Amino acid sequence: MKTEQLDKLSVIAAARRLVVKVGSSLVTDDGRGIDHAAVARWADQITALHGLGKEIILVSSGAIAEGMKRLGWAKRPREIPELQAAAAVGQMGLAQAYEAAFSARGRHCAQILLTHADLANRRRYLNARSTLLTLLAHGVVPVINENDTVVTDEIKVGDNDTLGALVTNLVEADALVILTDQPGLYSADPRKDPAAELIVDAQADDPSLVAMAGGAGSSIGKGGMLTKVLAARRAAQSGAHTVIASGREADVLLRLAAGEVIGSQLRAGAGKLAARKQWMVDHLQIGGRVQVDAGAAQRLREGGASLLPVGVVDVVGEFERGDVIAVLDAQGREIARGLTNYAAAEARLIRRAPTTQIASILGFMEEPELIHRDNLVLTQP
Ligand SMILES: Nc1ncnc2c1ncn2[C@@H]1O[C@H](COP(=O)(O)OP(=O)(O)O)[C@@H](O)[C@H]1O
Ligand SMILES: N[C@@H](CCC(=O)OP(=O)(O)O)C(=O)O
Repeated sequence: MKTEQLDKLSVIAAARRLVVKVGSSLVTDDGRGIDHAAVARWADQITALHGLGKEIILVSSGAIAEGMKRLGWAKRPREIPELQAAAAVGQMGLAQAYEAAFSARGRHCAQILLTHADLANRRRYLNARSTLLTLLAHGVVPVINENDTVVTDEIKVGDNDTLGALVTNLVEADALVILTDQPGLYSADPRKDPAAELIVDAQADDPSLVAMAGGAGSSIGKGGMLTKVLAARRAAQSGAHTVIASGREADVLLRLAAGEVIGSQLRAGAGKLAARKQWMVDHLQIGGRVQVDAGAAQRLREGGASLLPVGVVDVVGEFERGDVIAVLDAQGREIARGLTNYAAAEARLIRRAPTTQIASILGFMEEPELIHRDNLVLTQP
């Protein structure tokens, strides 16, 4: 990890498809109301990037902060319906601001409000992907936010840094740019530690980054730096680099695209998960779990093995054939995920059974494996 300035090109220079996430404090001028000048600057830059052949998806926060401003609420409410009401009011403001800014530059933008449930279901996921790719193909700028007004705990992503990473993986973007109110990731929260140093360049999966990142420094932002670091790690799994930089830096997107190193760049490694395995890893909430014995856990960790019913000691929760379920080791830690060939009720009947007995226990056999290796991804090797 380096904290000194690099002379190399920014990881954004070579990126053709970018997801740009803008935080609430930037969008709403620290809660004072939509910062139309900032929106205009981003629209200018995105229009110029289009001219360079780049595709941009915007993930914009700010609905709740703007809704609170419009409703005259000085303090962030605790009650969920109040927050959802504020989001509904504020989202109108965001849509209006982006529409006005892009149409003034001869560009179309499109509003997309997503929940985790839209991405967890394979058909809806592929549908969201096709819609986004179609919009990009038509030169439209998708503007995404979480559908805060309808989300419940079970279906929410929770913060837009994570949503930005999920969208990055969904459209296989080359890079995720997270614009925030700080110049980047520091070795500690700079609001609390004046000696904190800017991290200029690091591997996204470097475990020491998580310890540096704190929560939101203001009541306006949601996730703080931790969700940004975790988003970078998530985006890196599909091969995308992340830059965390100040959205108040002049021409930040254009300068990054020109190769200037600004803020913190968190690099993806060489490895890249296949798209379907990435989709499984990006499930934030998993209904079903199976616990396996030590032998099965070891075979899975070595890689290339399927999970057979004989290795399963316990089945937790309800799931259907084709659902994504988690595989836990004897200590209860998740080691893998995969698409199950059997529903929970069937898995309970055949757990511990050798393959040769599946048909006699159930009266049929879908497949000899509970999870075939092609449908299995290690989440903790
Ligand atoms: N290590 C860190 N480096 C930089 N900022 C940090 C760090 N840890 C915590 N923060 C806080 O994270 C805040 C940015 O997160 P947040 O308020 O959620 O912004 P946004 O609305 O842009 O998502 C900063 O204002 C800062 O106080
Ligand atoms: N979806 C919410 C934003 C949630 C969020 O993650 O906020 P932020 O930390 O400012 O990016 C809204 O529009 O208010």
